[in-house]
Amino acid sequence: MTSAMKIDLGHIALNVAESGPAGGAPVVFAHALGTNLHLWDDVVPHLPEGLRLIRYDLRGHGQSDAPDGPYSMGALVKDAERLLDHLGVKDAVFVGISIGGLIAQGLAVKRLDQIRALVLSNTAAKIGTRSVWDKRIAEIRDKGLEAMVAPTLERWFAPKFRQSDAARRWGQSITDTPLEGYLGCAAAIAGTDFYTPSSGLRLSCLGIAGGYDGSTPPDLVRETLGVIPGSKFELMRRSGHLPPVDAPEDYARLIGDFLKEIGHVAT
Ligand SMILES: O=C(O)CC1=CCC(=O)O1
Repeated sequence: MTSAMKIDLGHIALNVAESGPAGGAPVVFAHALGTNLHLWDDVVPHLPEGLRLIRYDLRGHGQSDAPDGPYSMGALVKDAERLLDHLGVKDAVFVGISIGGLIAQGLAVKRLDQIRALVLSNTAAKIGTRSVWDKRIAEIRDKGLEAMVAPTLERWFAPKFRQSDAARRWGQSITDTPLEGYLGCAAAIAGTDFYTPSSGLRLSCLGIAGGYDGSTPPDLVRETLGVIPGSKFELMRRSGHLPPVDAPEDYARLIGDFLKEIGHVAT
């Protein structure tokens, strides 16, 4: 059973969905830009039983508050930190995809007591360049989020999957995202380079990349995992930027195997 509620953290209220036993080993999920916590809906049923699964909408996304931007990565990391403190979570495995993976790295650097291991999915220590993001922000201010749908679906999904209902639904999630939330998070990504802090991380880490990912291609994900000693890397050859959507069972299996390997869940 899943319970969903908006949690007031004082500085912001975030929408959170929890499933699994309250006493289970915690796994926290942070989604990608222009999506929401439902990104994980088809993954959750395929994960091992007994885990406490916590999904949340990033600030400016889904049902969470969308304060005026621009946001900083520090603010997004603080949101996650306060949320885990509020929920009494320590030693979690944090699964972050894309911007969620940046938040995962920032939180592990800041609060290693909260994080036991990371799954860095379709992400990097630095995603794009400031000029690329500034250009995207200017285009959205000019033409609206609608203008982002077609180019984003090309980066997100392999050509065949782009024709699916799921791809259309996730295209809709871009325009459903509050404008200030999307732009605020885009500004946070533009200002983030975690290569130096992430190279100091010493924890179990699984990297996942998609062969058709046009946003964070496999070599970029591999490069980031390369700065974290001992990390593992898995390539999902037929997936794009959002394997929780285009291959949820395979994606859940990779995460489940990793959780077993590190002893976060019984084998
Ligand atoms: O919109 C994209 O290109 C994909 C993306 C980059 C960061 C993120 O969270 O999504």
